[in-house]
Amino acid sequence: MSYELNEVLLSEGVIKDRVRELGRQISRDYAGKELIVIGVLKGAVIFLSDLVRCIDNSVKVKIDFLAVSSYGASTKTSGIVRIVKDIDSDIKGCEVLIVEDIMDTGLTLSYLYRLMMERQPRGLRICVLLDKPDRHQAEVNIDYCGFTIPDEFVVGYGLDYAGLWRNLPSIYIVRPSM
Ligand SMILES: O=P(O)(O)OC[C@H]1O[C@H](OP(=O)(O)OP(=O)(O)O)[C@H](O)[C@@H]1O
Ligand code: HPA
Repeated sequence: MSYELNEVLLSEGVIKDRVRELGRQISRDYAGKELIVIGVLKGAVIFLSDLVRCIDNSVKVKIDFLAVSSYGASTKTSGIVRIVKDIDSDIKGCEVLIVEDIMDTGLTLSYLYRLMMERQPRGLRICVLLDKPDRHQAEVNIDYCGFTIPDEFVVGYGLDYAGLWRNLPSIYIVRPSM
């Protein structure tokens, strides 16, 4: 089955405003502290790079990345979350913020939350750009959420279908082509 781009769900401007608000909120919450921001590759890379530039220098920010994969070239999760690359930092005793592009079934974030908690950070929070509550299969507490979205497969602003469309500055719905 092939998929095609449909309507814009979130425009570039709407995303920019919301990311700025999230950055302000995170700056207030972590003022005076050091914070390790962990981006989940590849989907979160664009969101993370905009978000960290909206966190002011009252917070001492460090950035690390891990990579997971569960969707491959499909719009359905395989249900198996695979760590492709782990973080380089030792997070024991540190304030940590996981930054993700989307919580869909929640399988990725619930797995990552448990994995990171085993490493005994001082605090662990989660920031997602998009949340699709209708699709949750696993629950995990989201501390910072950009937008709640309907049950549609979306691409753009880092999100892909089969590796494509991550570069689009807005977020679009994709559907099977007729
Ligand atoms: O809540 P879930 O159903 O687990 O889905 C969310 C995850 O799926 C996507 O990752 P993907 O495996 O496609 O890798 P990618 O980030 O490299 O696109 C997305 O970036 C999230 O990490
Ligand atoms: O809607 C989505 N778009 C892109 N990647 C995803 N991974 C989970 N859900 C999605």
